[in-house]
Amino acid sequence: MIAITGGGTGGHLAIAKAIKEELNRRGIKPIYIGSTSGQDKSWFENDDGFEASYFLESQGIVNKKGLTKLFSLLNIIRSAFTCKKLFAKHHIHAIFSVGGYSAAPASIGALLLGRPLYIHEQNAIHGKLNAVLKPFAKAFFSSYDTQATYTNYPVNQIFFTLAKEHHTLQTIIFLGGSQGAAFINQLALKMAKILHKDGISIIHQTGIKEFATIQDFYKQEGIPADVFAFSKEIANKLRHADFAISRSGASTLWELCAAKIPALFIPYPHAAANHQYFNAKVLEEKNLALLLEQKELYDVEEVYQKIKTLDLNKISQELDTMIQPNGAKEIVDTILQTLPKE
Ligand SMILES: CC(=O)N[C@H]1[C@@H](OP(=O)(O)OP(=O)(O)OC[C@H]2O[C@@H](n3ccc(=O)[nH]c3=O)[C@H](O)[C@@H]2O)O[C@H](CO)[C@@H](O)[C@@H]1O
Repeated sequence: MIAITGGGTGGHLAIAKAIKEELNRRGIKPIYIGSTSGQDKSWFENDDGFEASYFLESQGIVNKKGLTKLFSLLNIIRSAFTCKKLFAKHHIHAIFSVGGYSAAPASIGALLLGRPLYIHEQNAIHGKLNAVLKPFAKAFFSSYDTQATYTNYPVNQIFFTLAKEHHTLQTIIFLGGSQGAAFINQLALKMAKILHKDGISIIHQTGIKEFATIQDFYKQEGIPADVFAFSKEIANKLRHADFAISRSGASTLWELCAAKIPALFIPYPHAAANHQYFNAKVLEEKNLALLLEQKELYDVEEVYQKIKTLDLNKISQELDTMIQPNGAKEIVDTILQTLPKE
């Protein structure tokens, strides 16, 4: 039996979900251990694909100071002992972690019990917990790190079905990641008139916070645009796009690769260790994406000219080399092949 742990944000949880689904396809129902904080409960509280789901009161310790840090650490250790009991109850013999603070108790519990710990790192720069636990992991999966077990990023199959070559710039999609991004929203509004004048259609994911204001802007300016806060059917939005202007969260980045949609990435500058920048750098170094930091982005017309000079056809063809549609399968194969015999 396997336990999946970790979460906090959609980026981590999407991997947990992909691995759960791959295990389910093989007739295995894992258990899930997450946190009462963050989005873990809303994703997995009533998910039949898990034999059981547990939410512990784990919190991040990285940004805490003094006594609060000490209390959080003690809380994680206490929860790690709770995990030990859960592992015994469910006969767990391996733990798969997607990182984030909610992974801490079960990962430490795995080490306390001497159970193999498998880790998936989504980003080009390791998260704090993943970096600390890497030396103890049975396998550390990454799509960037050459010192790790290479795996294709586990992207939902639907994104591969969108793959086609893009020849001309007809529709741009603005993407802000799971929360939406104020900077990308502002950029979209600045570019809207120029794009509209050039006959380019706009799709714009705003995030919940700014949705109403942005929708009003397009209405008032008389610019037709497909504006939404968050779509559960994002693939159906991407289907119409020839180009994306996007944050470089790991899932979005690899989904765009799978769909062969060329992009300008504008990393979220406050992400831990600026990891979104390094995610996008991997593509930029291969001339497969534009990468601009927020601080470089003041002349909207110049940005638009840069986009127009890209060879979309060539980039979309070459994006094909970046990812194959079997990431979750590769990870589960490795786990099952390296599990100690019961
Ligand atoms: C601010 C921050 O630190 N963000 C991190 C967070 O990203 P975050 O969870 O925001 O972003 P990701 O790009 O990894 O994932 C967003 C997910 O939401 C989906 N989506 C988005 C919009 C929409 O309307 N509908 C929809 O379904 C996307 O298809 C994607 O699957 O975790 C990622 C994985 O560790 C990191 O790479 C990001 O840097």
